[in-house]
Amino acid sequence: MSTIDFIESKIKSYYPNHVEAIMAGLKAPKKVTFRINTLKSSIEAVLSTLEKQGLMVTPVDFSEIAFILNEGHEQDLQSLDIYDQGHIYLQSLSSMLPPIVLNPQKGDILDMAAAPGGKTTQMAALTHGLCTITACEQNPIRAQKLKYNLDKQGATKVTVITKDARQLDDFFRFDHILLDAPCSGSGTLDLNHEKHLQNFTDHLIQKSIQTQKALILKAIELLKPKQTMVYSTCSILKSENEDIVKFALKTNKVDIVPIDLNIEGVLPSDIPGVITVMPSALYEGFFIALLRKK
Ligand SMILES: C[S@@+](CC[C@H](N)C(=O)[O-])C[C@H]1O[C@@H](n2cnc3c(N)ncnc32)[C@H](O)[C@@H]1O
Repeated sequence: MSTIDFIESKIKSYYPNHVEAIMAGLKAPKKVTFRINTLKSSIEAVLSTLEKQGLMVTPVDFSEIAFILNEGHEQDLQSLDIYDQGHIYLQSLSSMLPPIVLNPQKGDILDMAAAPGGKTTQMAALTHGLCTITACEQNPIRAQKLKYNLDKQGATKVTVITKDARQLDDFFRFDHILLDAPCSGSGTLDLNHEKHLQNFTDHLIQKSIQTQKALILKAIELLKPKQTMVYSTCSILKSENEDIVKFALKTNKVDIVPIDLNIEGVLPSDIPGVITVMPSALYEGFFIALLRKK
């Protein structure tokens, strides 16, 4: 079976009525999207710079700092001084959703699987430095990239821990936890480049599931009672999404909090209140669940 056939069979098993739409979404060339970093600049200043460069953008409903580049490529933004200075951060729209759903206001945040730091820096900007953030990353090379991005984006109140989050000390307690879990990446596959798909195997999916289960149990332990955590993946496979949330609910230590966010193009779910974003030209396939500890 070719990798594309394997992907299609997986999608068919979970979304028999959406196979064509999902496959088309995974093939669609992605729009360039970015976030304005309010730790370093302002919306007005960045929009004015872009306009002077002839780069037209469209705002996004769910966040005033998120924009779509109307025409052009990532390099058009990467070649600008405001990119080098960390005033903008290239980020997929789907990837901006978990911090928005978590909506931390004050206290201590744990970002359990943090590199390269798109969501860590977003949370630093969203909280205007009012929260302390602990960013954990297992892979030392990716942890370096995380530190580089934190520095570039001016996210100063972040402590990086280079460690397997499963080994975090149970003594810690956090007010907000983001578990943006390692996953198969099934929502971000580019079906136009078959040779880049070779890593997408059943072995990867099974390995991801084992890690996701261990990480979500750890997150539940580290979360303070009555506080919330987000579980997210860039996968659209229910075995890495709903099944992991059901596994967490079975501990009887957390409840689902329905997500109040209007996103066009979502896939049906058997858990009310979670969101599975359908892959498209604008969005990567993504899963988000909000949980509250009892
Ligand atoms: C989906 S990526 C995170 C993306 C990141 N949240 C962002 O927005 O930029 C998952 C990350 O988890 C890391 N990871 C995998 N297993 C881990 C573990 N057991 N503990 C901590 N980090 C882990 C991977 O190296 C990878 O960098």
